[in-house]
Amino acid sequence: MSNAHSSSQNEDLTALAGRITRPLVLVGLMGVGKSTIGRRLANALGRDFVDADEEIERAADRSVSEIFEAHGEAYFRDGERRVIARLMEEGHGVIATGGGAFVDAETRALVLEQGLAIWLDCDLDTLVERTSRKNTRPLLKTGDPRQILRDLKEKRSAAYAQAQIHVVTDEGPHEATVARILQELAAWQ
Ligand SMILES: Nc1ncnc2c1ncn2[C@@H]1O[C@H](COP(=O)(O)OP(=O)(O)OP(=O)(O)O)[C@@H](O)[C@H]1O
Ligand SMILES: O=C(O)C1=C[C@@H](O)[C@@H](O)[C@H](O)C1
Ligand SMILES: [Mg+2]
Repeated sequence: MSNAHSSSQNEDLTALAGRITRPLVLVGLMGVGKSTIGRRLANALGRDFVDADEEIERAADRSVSEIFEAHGEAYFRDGERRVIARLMEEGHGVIATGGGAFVDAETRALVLEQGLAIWLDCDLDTLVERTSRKNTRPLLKTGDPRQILRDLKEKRSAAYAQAQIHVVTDEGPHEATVARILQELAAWQ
C-alpha cells in the first residue's frame, strides 16, 4: 500500500469518525466477535472502547460465570441492564455488549434511540468453533453448545435484526470484518 493511499484512507477514517456522534454498539450471539472486533473498530476510528461484560465483572468484582452461579441469570440481566444504561450515558465510542443484552426490550430501545446498533452475525459452525476456545460462557455449560447456540440463534435473531446495521462475519480475519463495518457506516451516515 502506498503512503498516499494510506494517508487518504486515514483522512476518510477521520472524517467518518467525526460524523459518528452516537456510540456504536455491537450486538449478536456469543462468540460472534463483539469484543475482539469492537476493540479493533474503536482503534480504527480513534475512539474509546468498553466491553459491557467486563464492566459488569468489574462492578460485581466477580466473573460472569460466578455471577450466574451465585445469583442466577435474572440477577445478571438486571446488572447488565444497569451497566449498559450507564455506558450509554457516559457516551463511549464503541460498546461491545454481552450476547443477551440486546434481547432485553429496555436495553434494545435505549440503544436504538441513542446509539447505532451493529449486529454481527455468523453461521452456526463458526459460532461453535469460536466459542470453543474459552470456557467462560455459563449458558454453554448447561448442555451441548451447538444445540444451545442453534436455539439461541433462532430465539434471538428477530431482536438482533432490529439493529440499524447488519454485518456477516463468517470467514476471514478480524480486519476484514472491521473493514466491512466501516463500509456500512460510511454508507449509513
Ligand atoms: N472475524 C473473525 N475472524 C476470526 N476469529 C474471530 C473473528 N471474530 C471473532 N473471532 C474469534 O472468536 C472468538 C470469540 O470472539 P469474541 O470474544 O470477540 O466474541 P463475543 O461476541 O465478544 O462473545 P461474548 O458474547 O461471549 O462476549 C475469539 O477467539 C476471537 O478472536
Ligand atoms: O449470550 C448470552 O446470553 C451471554 C453472552 C456473554 O457475552 C455473557 O454476557 C453471558 O455469558 C451471557
Ligand atoms: Mg464479548
